[in-house]
Amino acid sequence: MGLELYLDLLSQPCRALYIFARTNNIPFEFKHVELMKGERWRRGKPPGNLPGAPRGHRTEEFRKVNMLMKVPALKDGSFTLAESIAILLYLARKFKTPDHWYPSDLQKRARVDEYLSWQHVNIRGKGSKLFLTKVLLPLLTGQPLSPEKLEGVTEELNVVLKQFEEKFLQDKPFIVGNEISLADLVALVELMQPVGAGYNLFEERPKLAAWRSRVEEAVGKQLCQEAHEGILNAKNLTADKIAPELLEHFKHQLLKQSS
Ligand SMILES: N[C@@H](CCC(=O)N[C@@H](CS)C(=O)NCC(=O)O)C(=O)O
Repeated sequence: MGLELYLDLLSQPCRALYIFARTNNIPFEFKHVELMKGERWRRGKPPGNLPGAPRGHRTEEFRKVNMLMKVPALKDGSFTLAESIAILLYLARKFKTPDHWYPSDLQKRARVDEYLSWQHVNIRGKGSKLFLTKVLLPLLTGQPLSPEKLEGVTEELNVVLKQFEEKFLQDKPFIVGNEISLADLVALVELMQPVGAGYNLFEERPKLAAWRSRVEEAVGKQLCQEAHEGILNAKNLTADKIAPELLEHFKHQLLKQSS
């Protein structure tokens, strides 16, 4: 059995893996796990029970691949792996991808590690919060989002964007220097999440916009577009597209975040 990647491209870490595998010609089977389907399958009522139709992430079947029931996940023969960063590194090592992705140079590699360690609760945390608040909160409450709430989450994101520019990007073409690394790819997919919610953070940030173009060029603009098509349509999401128990899950998450 070949390499399988369990993905939903609405998810930022899944897009990082997808782009990384495709741009490096890593052969894999795309196993579509549909986040918005939630637990419907576990209750035995999949909408349109077609063979090969994508399944939700809370099924017993997916639990066998990742007991945390989160995407992305990898299966390579009988070996399974969760966590996008671990999976990216596994693929980089197994397929010996070009050195610039995860440089063998001690200090360059440390720069990649530094960004990957920082980004999780900062760029990812604040970008996801804006996305969930702007796209999902109005669906959960049936009320338009209050300008104060939106301003609050946008401000939190703006703080980390400034840190990203000043500490990590500085005046370099890429985070590590002249070549793209895993850090840039992970950063790009996360920054596209707020864009999918309608906050085009690149508009007033020329340095970030130029960096985005370089990253897209390095991996292929068309591939980037394809990977981001779903999230760039997320603004049009309606409550009936999301499993009720997932809406409930998100509600708790959002309430926790704002407390
Ligand atoms: N730290 C994990 C995060 C994985 C994660 O949170 N995945 C989200 C999608 S972006 C998910 O599967 N959420 C489903 C859930 O929490 O029920 C990684 O980097 O892979």
